[in-house]
Parts: sequence; structure tokens; C-alpha cells
Amino acid sequence: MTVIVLSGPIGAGKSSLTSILSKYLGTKPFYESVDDNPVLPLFYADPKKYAFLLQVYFLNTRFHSIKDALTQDNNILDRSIYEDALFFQMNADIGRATSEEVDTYYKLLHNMMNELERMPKKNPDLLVHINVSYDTMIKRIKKRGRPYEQLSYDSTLEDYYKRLLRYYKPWYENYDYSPKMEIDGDKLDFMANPADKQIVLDQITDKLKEMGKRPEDWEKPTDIQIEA
Ligand SMILES: Nc1ncnc2c1ncn2[C@@H]1O[C@H](COP(=O)(O)OP(=O)(O)O)[C@@H](O)[C@H]1O
Ligand SMILES: Nc1nc2c(ncn2[C@H]2C[C@H](O)[C@@H](COP(=O)(O)O)O2)c(=O)[nH]1
Repeated sequence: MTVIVLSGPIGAGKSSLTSILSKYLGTKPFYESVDDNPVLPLFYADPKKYAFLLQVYFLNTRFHSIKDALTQDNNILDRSIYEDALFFQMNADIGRATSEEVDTYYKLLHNMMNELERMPKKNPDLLVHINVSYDTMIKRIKKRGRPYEQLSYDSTLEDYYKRLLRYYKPWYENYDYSPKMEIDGDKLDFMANPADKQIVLDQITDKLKEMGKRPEDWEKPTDIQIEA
């Protein structure tokens, strides 16, 4: 069976593609619940005060979901623990965490990653990374409409988002927990354009077949409605 994790900047299309892919492959989606995250709005209101607390919140939920996914197998996660340090390091680099918080964070992350090493299935099978430019990211953030993510809420978010894109480049290049592939989120509108959606699905299934995974042979879980 197969565990696929999505990655990519804010608003890249991770949750949307997770939904499309889980229906197409007949595998179980795991979504990171954001809108009931009590710390996220606090962070955007006061990043220096809440960066560490938010990161511990995310790390905890991601540890739980990656363990579930690796235990249950044959599912798709819209974001994973592997990007957690990217966000915290970036916030630490811009002075939003004390050295004690950084030290505590990395000790906690190290312990959690060690625990994953003890799992029967230690890593996902495939990382699907959605690349987007700054302009596309902002367009998608506006479209999704979370108030605290908008540039109009805080003008410093422009630098924050541009920095995030700069951090993602080496993160993806250095990612080595599993095979990986990139989707061009600027070019492929898998939400409104059926031809683009099929291109994305074909790119992912071709990669899975290249890895010896044959999605057409997977028995479909009965509790998931498969789209034709
Ligand atoms: N490839 C795409 N083309 C056009 N719109 C997209 C695309 N992917 C996502 N969107 C839209 O952008 C917004 C953010 O998508 P979402 O899946 O929530 O991103 P993420 O989970 O990466 O934050 C949503 O309104 C979604 O409909
Ligand atoms: N400080 C952090 N913020 C994070 C992290 N993961 C996600 N986020 C923020 C970014 C968005 O505002 C929101 C949802 O992210 P999407 O990529 O799903 O749009 O949460 C993190 O680890 N640290």
C-alpha cells in the first residue's frame, strides 16, 4: 500500500489536491485542521509571542497524523511533519523565538522523529510538492480568504511569504525521507481545468508506477466514494 504526503507553500493547493487524489486513487485523506487551530490567529496577531507555541501545536498534531498514516497505510496527508522545522527555523531566523525555545523545539522534534523510526513503516512512499510563485500564492491566499493571512491584515506578511518561498527551495532539494516529485502549481489549475487536473493525476500515477506501485491494483476502501 502507499502513503503519499503533500507539501508546498501556504495556499499552494495541498488540501485541494489531497481531496482530488484521494478520490482518484481510492485512498484515505488526512487533512490538517487549520480553521479550528486556536493558536494560528494569535500567531498572526503577535508572531513573536506565539511562534513557539504555534510550532509545538503543529508539531504535536503532525506527529499524531503521520503516525496514523504510517500505521493505517494507503492514505494521503495534505501536509506532514517534514516541513515543520522549515516554518519554525524561518520564524526563529527573524527573531521570533528565543535560543531556549529553539533548543527545546529541536530536542522535541528529534525525539518525535526517533519515534517514527520505530514504526513498521518509517517513511511515506512519495512526497508530492506543489510549487507556486509569490503572485500565485497571494492570489490563492486571497481566494481562500482567511482574514489574518491577507497582506491587508499585516503588510509585513509580504516579506514573510517571500521568505517562506526562499526557504522552501533548499528544503525540497534536501528532502530525502522518500521519493519526491514536483507539481507546477502556477501552470496547472487542477481546480477549474479538467485537462490540467488529468495532467496532474497522470504525473502522480506515472511516478507511482515508476516506483512499482500500481494504483489500478489497489482495492478501494468501501468507505470512500471513488470518482469516475
Ligand atoms: N491549482 C490550483 N489552481 C487554482 N486554484 C487553486 C489551485 N489549488 C488550490 N486552489 C485554490 O487556492 C486556495 C487554496 O487552496 P488549498 O488547497 O487550501 O491550499 P493549501 O492546502 O496548500 O493551503 C483554495 O481556494 C483553492 O480552491
Ligand atoms: N508558523 C507556522 N505557520 C504554519 C505552519 N504550518 C502552516 N502554517 C500556517 C500557514 C497558513 O497560515 C496556515 C495553513 O497553512 P496551509 O499551508 O495549509 O495554507 O497555517 C507551521 O508549521 N508554522
